[in-house]
Amino acid sequence: MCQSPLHPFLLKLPKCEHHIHLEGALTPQLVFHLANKNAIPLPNLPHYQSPEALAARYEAFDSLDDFLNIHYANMSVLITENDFYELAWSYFRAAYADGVHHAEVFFDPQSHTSRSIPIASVINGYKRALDRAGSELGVTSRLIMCFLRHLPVPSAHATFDSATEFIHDGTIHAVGLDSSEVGFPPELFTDVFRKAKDAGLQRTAHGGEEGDISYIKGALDSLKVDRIDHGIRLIEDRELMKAIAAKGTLLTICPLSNVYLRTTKSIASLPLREFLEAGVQFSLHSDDPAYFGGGILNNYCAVEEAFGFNIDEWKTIAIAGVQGSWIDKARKKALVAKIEDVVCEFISRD
Ligand SMILES: Nc1ncnc2[nH]cnc12
Ligand SMILES: [Zn+2]
Repeated sequence: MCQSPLHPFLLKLPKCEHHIHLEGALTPQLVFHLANKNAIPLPNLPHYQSPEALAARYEAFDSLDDFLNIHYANMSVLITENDFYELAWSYFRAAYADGVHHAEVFFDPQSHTSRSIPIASVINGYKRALDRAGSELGVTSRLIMCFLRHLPVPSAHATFDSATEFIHDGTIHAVGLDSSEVGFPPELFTDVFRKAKDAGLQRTAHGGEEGDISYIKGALDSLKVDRIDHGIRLIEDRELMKAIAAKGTLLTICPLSNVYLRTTKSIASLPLREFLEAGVQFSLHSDDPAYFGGGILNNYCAVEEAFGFNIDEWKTIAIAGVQGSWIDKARKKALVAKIEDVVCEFISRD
């Protein structure tokens, strides 16, 4: 729990999650449990001697790729449909406890199909958890299928084609683009994103995390994305910042992830005040909660401790998250009303 007097408010504030990789919710404990259950040997390295040693290794990430190497190695323990279900359900329970009302969650099919896991096992397992989150917790959700940018482009096309059934029945709502950024420009994926647009899917892409401003521009111009995941390097181009503010494109920022992966020196160095003042819409997220110091609430608290935002500023951030969500007008209206209720309740206490 953070020390801020706003902690109870931040906990209650209704949140929309837009940037969480379900595979990034795989905790060290679950890695060891599933490795044991599925008889998967873990790498013979010092940090795989225990869950505690693995967690300690996460404190020493020095780049996005350093993290991704371990992230992909850990995923090798996910085998059955039920493994994917358990993983996603554990995320939804934690998100609900953090005050999440709506979650748009990423998954990386290629990390599994490349190990001969059928895509249907992955998607059906995740879908069961999404359905349960809706019926038991009242948390609405969307599933976003990401392409791994470090793999050859034809693999992205094959993945898209293999998911046709789940695109047509509405299980997959959107596509995204993740993994190593620098050296894998968004323009490579123009055709597969065009196919996604033609199939009626929403689009987002990681950009401006480690990569420079060209990765944000390319995602907007070539991939026709509605959102940018991370986008913190937008601060380097004031003209583009103005254009993005005018268009209302949402940045899904992950403060603790940026510190863990050394894409920022500290939370206080993130350009959040500049974005707020320029009218750039952004929301705050966990990225990979099992790796980067916890879930969405920890990110809200870390930002509050660094910036001391007031209640009005938090209301602006929470409402930006609702407006940038891929939900209908009625759901948006209901979520904004919930935010206003919590704000009123907290203000009238003083
Ligand atoms: N922060 C991140 N950037 C790119 N790809 C990712 N996959 C999981 N986390 C990621
Ligand atoms: Zn991410």
